[in-house]
Amino acid sequence: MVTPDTEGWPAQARRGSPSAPLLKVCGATTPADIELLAQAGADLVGLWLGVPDGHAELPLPQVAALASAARATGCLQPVLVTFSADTDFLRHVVEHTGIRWLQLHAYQPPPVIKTLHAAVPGQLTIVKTLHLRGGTCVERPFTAAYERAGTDLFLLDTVTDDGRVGSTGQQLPAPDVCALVDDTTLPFLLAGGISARNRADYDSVAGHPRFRGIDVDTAARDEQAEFEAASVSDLARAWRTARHHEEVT
Ligand SMILES: O=C(O)c1ccccc1N[C@@H]1O[C@H](COP(=O)(O)O)[C@@H](O)[C@H]1O
Repeated sequence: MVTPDTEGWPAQARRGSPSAPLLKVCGATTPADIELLAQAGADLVGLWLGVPDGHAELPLPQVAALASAARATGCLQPVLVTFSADTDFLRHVVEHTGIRWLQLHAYQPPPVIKTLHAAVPGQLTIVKTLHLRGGTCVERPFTAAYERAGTDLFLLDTVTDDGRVGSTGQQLPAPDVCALVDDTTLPFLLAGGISARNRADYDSVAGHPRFRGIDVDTAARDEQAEFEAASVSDLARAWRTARHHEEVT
């Protein structure tokens, strides 16, 4: 298992304050997306594989190419975002693409995490999404098992009333976030309708000692659902993420 505070952390975050939160932007599909996100101040970029019918789903060769392009920027770490629980498949993807961050965004059970760490020892940072609906975390009975399995970070995101996960654009109430993370011991990322404008709603979350950053889809895009550099750099500045001080475009 990688300790997220040090190894496996994007270089620019290690160079700055070790507690500087990270900005992850999800769903890149082209080299131009990678370039825009790197220029605009993102730290992590989500690449989708194993998200059936997802609007940013990519074939494996394209994931490998974009992961390589992200690393080549020197400031952007690729994250594989997946609903898959097939550990053989995920190990193959890791080996083929060189991606070291995995975001398990569905309801993959704890043994998936244990198996992946055993398959690629000491190299993976595994992010497990915890889904909240109406103040209740669907995975709450299993958070301790996820920790024992070697999860490196939790990611808190919304599940809608009709069961949709990912890119909901729906905010989580800060008290619900704090209550859940205080029942766990791991560092965490925050998702769910995060924008530059709603940073003020999350003082308690951003001030939490285990807060490690934000994960954004909707608010990083324009009305045509294309990434927008100004929105990404606004996010970096509003949330004072690791590269907010840079002259980002
Ligand atoms: O964006 C999606 O549709 C998606 C699909 C499958 C897995 C993850 C996905 N995105 C995640 O959605 C949240 C942020 O969404 P938003 O800012 O509320 O629109 C984030 O965790 C992304 O990784």
